[in-house]
Amino acid sequence: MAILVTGGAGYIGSHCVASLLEAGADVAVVDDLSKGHRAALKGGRLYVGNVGERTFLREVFQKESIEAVIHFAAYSLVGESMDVPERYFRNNVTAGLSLIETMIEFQVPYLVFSSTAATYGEPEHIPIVETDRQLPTNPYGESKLIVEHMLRWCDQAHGLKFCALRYFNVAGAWHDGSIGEDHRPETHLIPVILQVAQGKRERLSLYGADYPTRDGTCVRDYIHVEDLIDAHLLALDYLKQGNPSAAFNLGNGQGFSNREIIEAARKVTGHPIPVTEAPRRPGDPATLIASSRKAMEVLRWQPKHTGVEEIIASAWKWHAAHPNGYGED
Ligand SMILES: NC(=O)c1ccc[n+]([C@@H]2O[C@H](COP(=O)([O-])OP(=O)(O)OC[C@H]3O[C@@H](n4cnc5c(N)ncnc54)[C@H](O)[C@@H]3O)[C@@H](O)[C@H]2O)c1
Ligand SMILES: O=c1ccn([C@@H]2O[C@H](COP(=O)(O)OP(=O)(O)O[C@H]3O[C@H](CO)[C@@H](O)[C@H](O)[C@H]3O)[C@@H](O)[C@H]2O)c(=O)[nH]1
Repeated sequence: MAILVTGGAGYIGSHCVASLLEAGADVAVVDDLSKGHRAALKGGRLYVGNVGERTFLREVFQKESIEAVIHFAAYSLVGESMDVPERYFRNNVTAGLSLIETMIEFQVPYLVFSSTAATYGEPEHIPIVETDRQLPTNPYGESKLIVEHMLRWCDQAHGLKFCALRYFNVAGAWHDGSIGEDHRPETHLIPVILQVAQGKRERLSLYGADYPTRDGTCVRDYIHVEDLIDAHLLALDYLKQGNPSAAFNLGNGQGFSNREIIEAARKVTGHPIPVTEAPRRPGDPATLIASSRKAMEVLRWQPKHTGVEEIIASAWKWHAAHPNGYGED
């Protein structure tokens, strides 16, 4: 039986494929390569196509004997989602529904879903717990929340069991530096800073210095991609053991301001990282910090790379070894 990884050629998905292969799993991947890279795949059978196309997806489910799906395929840029929300509803909600329908049709019982801290919007309190109000401040978060809701109803009607894993800010790379983050264009804070350190950008635009935080810049909770993936494997086991559907936050429980991340990156890279203060980026909440206690207690998840300098150093190892990312592909 195979595990199907959608979006497996992307940043987080490729780390999941690598971990599953290391664990001895049989892996099939669906990715339309709109954002991903063939070279990011350490193995598995790749089907190039769009999760939103039912005919294509049915063919994959007919060829493969799939026991569970880990669904990463989505668009995930907060800023872009504010400008073109329809793109997010099409690719995240409609394509998500196509996957859910296909799973129901082929009676595949387990789904691990990439959800996000962005489903909470401006938090009611810090740290955020899973039962807190979910009121997204951007269409990206809304699109993920809609999928969570669809899953809840489809569980009730069809017994489709799922874990919605609400990631906070994911960073870092595979331990040997062989795979890592290569988004085009890159918009995430840590890789953008590292591109400045590499000399690929002159300076960092710091979006907003007037937030109600300790130094005026947004505060985020960074989680290492390998720790994040550990939680996916544990979530799969949890579902296979017959447990009920559930949502879990995945973060380190510690907030770092954008300025603190820049300072940490200066230390790690030895580069001055010039910064220009720029207006706020629409849709950004001021502070997002997770309580991941539930994942620790229920899934017995324990993050191993909790230091922010360690996380940045891990990303830097990949960037320094791959100045052009995955190159042309
Ligand atoms: N990076 C983060 O900090 C973060 C935080 C919270 C949640 N997430 C979620 O994690 C998941 C993975 O994020 P990532 O950073 O690896 O993104 P990514 O863009 O690197 O990977 C997504 C992959 O999915 C593929 N894809 C997109 N739409 C598709 C479709 N309709 N059909 C087939 N393939 C499709 C892309 O080609 C890409 O390879 C996303 O669902 C994202 O919303 C990411
Ligand atoms: O060039 C840049 C890039 C980012 N930022 C700021 O850095 C912070 C972090 O931004 P980014 O790295 O883009 O992450 P988020 O917007 O926090 O979103 C990430 O983290 C969310 C969960 O917290 C996920 O839902 C998203 O998928 C994922 O992209 C924000 O304040 C940005 O405004 C800058 O100031 N300059």
